[in-house]
Amino acid sequence: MAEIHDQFDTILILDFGSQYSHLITRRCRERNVYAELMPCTTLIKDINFKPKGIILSGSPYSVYDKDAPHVDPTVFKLGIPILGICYGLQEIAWNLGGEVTKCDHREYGFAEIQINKIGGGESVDALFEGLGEEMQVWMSHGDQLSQPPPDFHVIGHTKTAPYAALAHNTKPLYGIQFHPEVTHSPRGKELIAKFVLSICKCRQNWTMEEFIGKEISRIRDICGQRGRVIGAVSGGVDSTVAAKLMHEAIGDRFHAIMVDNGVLRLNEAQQVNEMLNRDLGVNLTVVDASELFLSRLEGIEDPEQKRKIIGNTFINVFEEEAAKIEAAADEEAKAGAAAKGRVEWLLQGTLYPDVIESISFKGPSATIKTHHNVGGLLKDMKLKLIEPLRELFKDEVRALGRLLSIPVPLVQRHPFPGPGLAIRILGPITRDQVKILQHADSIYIEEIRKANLYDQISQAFAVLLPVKAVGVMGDQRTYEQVIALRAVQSEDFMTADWFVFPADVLRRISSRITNEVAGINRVTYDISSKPPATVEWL
Ligand SMILES: Nc1ncnc2c1ncn2[C@@H]1O[C@H](COP(=O)(O)OP(=O)(O)OP(=O)(O)O)[C@@H](O)[C@H]1O
Ligand SMILES: O=c1[nH]c(=O)c2[nH+]cn([C@@H]3O[C@H](COP(=O)(O)O)[C@@H](O)[C@H]3O)c2[nH]1
Ligand SMILES: NC(=O)CC[C@H](N)C(=O)O
Ligand SMILES: [Mg+2]
Repeated sequence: MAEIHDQFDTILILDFGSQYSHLITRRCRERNVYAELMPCTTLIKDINFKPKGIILSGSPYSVYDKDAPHVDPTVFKLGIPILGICYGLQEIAWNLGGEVTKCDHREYGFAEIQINKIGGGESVDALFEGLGEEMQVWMSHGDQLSQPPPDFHVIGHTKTAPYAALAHNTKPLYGIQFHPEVTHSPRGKELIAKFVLSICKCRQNWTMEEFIGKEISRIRDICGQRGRVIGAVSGGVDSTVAAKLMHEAIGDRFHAIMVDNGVLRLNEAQQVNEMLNRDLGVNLTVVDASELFLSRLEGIEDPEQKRKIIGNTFINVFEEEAAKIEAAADEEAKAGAAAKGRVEWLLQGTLYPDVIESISFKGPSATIKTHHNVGGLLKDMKLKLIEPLRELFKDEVRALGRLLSIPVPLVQRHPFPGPGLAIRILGPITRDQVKILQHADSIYIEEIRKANLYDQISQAFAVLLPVKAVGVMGDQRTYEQVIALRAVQSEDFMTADWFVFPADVLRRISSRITNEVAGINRVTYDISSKPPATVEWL
């Protein structure tokens, strides 16, 4: 089965556990070159495609540590261009006979790199061509080269790092001490482009236009002439784009299922149903399982328990639906209709960040919270997985959505977590509490849209607190619950900052919520960034 790296020129990024490894991938893709991340311990013989170039990432380790990770040394014999970044540079030196030592002072933050002229002439190395004589860059290291490996020459230096950038005399091997992948290195993007385009000579064909056609034929190959697919669809961007792609590929052999778990936003099930069936022509069934979910959630306050109950109940509902689809097809066949293919596949909207997390060289990070659709899903499931968005970042998924003619408001939707309002009601969940939150949340989002702020915010929602506060309304004492408002800006939701609202918008929202939502007499605004907080409250 053809994979993406067989179809597009690919840059392989070997991850040594840096916080920024995924950013290197993004910088390549932004230049329309496909890039894929693999753990640094991957053996070259196990890589079943030929990358056009390799980038070695940074790392929290020091190359001379006893347990430091090292690259398969055959990588240097492949004859393809290699760029080492920070630890990557140190790793090249460590492998090829240079020396790395601890510096006197850790260097963290901005630095000026001077670009060296080559061979006494006016020209600079191809890696720095057109980038000027000096460049502001961002550093984060405690080690540096004290001796470059033989047959390398210096192509850039800083006040404190005489070997801040190196190139091999005859082979396409490069190393830089700074981090071009972070936005604090303003011309870093151009440098990565130089490596990927001028040195590796990659074609710039990684576009969603190219991807669509190739992916649709790949899905058709996988599913064969008759295979059928079911998919959980939430009305969120990822599952909608995946569903539309599936529909383009195999039409009615794809069955989308949305579960009303009783903790959706106001009118969500109905809106998603209309959008998918009417606007996108996708065959969607809404299953009302709100009773089942709410009864299982009764009296539960612990966040992890809420998440687990919801995750498991999703699977139960889902398996039941798959069985129903099969039974219906069997009935039709008995009545003389042409036999239908089996439901062999389960569509998942997995994105690249989920994959990166699971292949990260550092191994799985500490569990902060269990996202409902990760883990557990497949233990004794007969369905095989199909994940068309597995290699894509969220912005790529959005671009794909636009190309598939998914309406813009849907493509730009803020993410909404599968456990829904259950993780935004901080106390026990009851139908009444759900109603209060749905109402407050819909006012909040409506006012954000009216103020034309929706697209400036990455995610906004209301949270219902289990505490009561005293207020006064029409000369009467009130003793009611509190709503907290959350709005964040974020690139990838790994980190986030709170959104600065114009005061009049907040005033309007607060006034409407306290006036219109029975049971609420107070509204607060959450001014915590992630970290130390998270986006959701539970
Ligand atoms: N109410 C639901 N009914 C059916 N499937 C759901 C529901 N909620 C979540 N899912 C499934 O869980 C997956 C993960 O949810 P997640 O919120 O991460 O993605 P999304 O809803 O597709 O997109 P977004 O992140 O933009 O909300 C979805 O892609 C979908 O397959
Ligand atoms: O589908 C989901 N299932 C979940 O269980 C879940 N938990 C958090 N989120 C979303 O993930 C992003 C980061 O949220 P946190 O900072 O709270 O982890 C935010 O966009 C959250 O809305 C979830 N999405
Ligand atoms: N950012 C990095 O790759 C750091 C590499 C190594 N740990 C150092 O301190 O120099
Ligand atoms: Mg969602």
